[in-house]
Amino acid sequence: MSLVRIAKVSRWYGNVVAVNDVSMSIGPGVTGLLGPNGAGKSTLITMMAGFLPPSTGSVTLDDVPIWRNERAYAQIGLVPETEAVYDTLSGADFVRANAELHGLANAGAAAATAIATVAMEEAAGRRIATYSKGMKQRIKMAAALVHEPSVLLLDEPFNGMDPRQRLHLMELLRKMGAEGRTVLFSSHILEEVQQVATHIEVVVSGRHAASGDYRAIRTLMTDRPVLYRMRTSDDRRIAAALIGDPCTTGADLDAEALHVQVADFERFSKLVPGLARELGIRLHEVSPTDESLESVFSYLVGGKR
Ligand SMILES: Nc1ncnc2c1ncn2[C@@H]1O[C@H](COP(=O)(O)OP(=O)(O)OP(=O)(O)O)[C@@H](O)[C@H]1O
Repeated sequence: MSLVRIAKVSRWYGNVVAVNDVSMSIGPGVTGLLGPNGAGKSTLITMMAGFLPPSTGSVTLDDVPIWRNERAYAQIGLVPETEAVYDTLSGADFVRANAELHGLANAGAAAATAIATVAMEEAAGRRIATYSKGMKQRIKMAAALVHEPSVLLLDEPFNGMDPRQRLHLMELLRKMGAEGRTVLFSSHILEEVQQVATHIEVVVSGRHAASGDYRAIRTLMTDRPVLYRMRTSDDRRIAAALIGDPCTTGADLDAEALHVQVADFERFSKLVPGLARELGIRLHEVSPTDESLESVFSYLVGGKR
């Protein structure tokens, strides 16, 4: 069993604190590392892959520090976010080169197996420059799998993929997890993580914000007041009616719109159409204003403080 443990880890680049006192353990199965852009996901993954030492704290594989530990490297595969693969090589040559870098005795056979795992046999002879984004992602995955690592780390693997490629990769990750590998992938989209990860770790602004399964995270994200922006034919009257209902906790009216603080979304969504009809008010716009990922994530962090 491969357990990656991050204990009280901080990592800074000059004055920038990218990871701030994070602790988490990643075991077998598929874990999603969720967080908005700049949250520190890549930095965490790079440290787990042994390409970057923590500034403080420890990053270990089965209790042995990963940094500069060849035995750990032999057990870890990384699929980086960058698209910078050697375009002029064929997929097969690229994967084989990785097998050779790992010092595998039978690099050719290992490369063929890895290429078959990601179903890239047909295109393997072609130059990588001719591949689609999804194919590039798959060949990077084959390169990461060539030494049969027990830990597979993927940085934003679904970025830029079309739905079919996405499903294919999800299937592959599930399979890897079911085989008992420790699989961790990063993403900034909760729904994407939910479809494939059984466990989720959330990071925001370099800090560990939450951890659990999809339902636990979703509940944390939805059990919070949401600010709605409304434009209607009579903002003042509908504001007065809404404020009298327990599903709202406040309302602000400015020259442009009505901003309603909603505590109970379900009740609010049922209430508004009926109220508008009853009062003869036309609804031009009803939309959440703070549904952006960053604000949802900030809420999670705020809630933890
Ligand atoms: N080499 C570096 N030098 C300076 N700052 C860096 C460096 N790498 C990352 N950072 C900063 O550290 C913070 C975390 O970055 P990181 O790339 O780990 O986040 P992320 O969650 O992976 O985001 P993204 O999804 O955008 O890649 C950011 O503020 C980023 O600007």
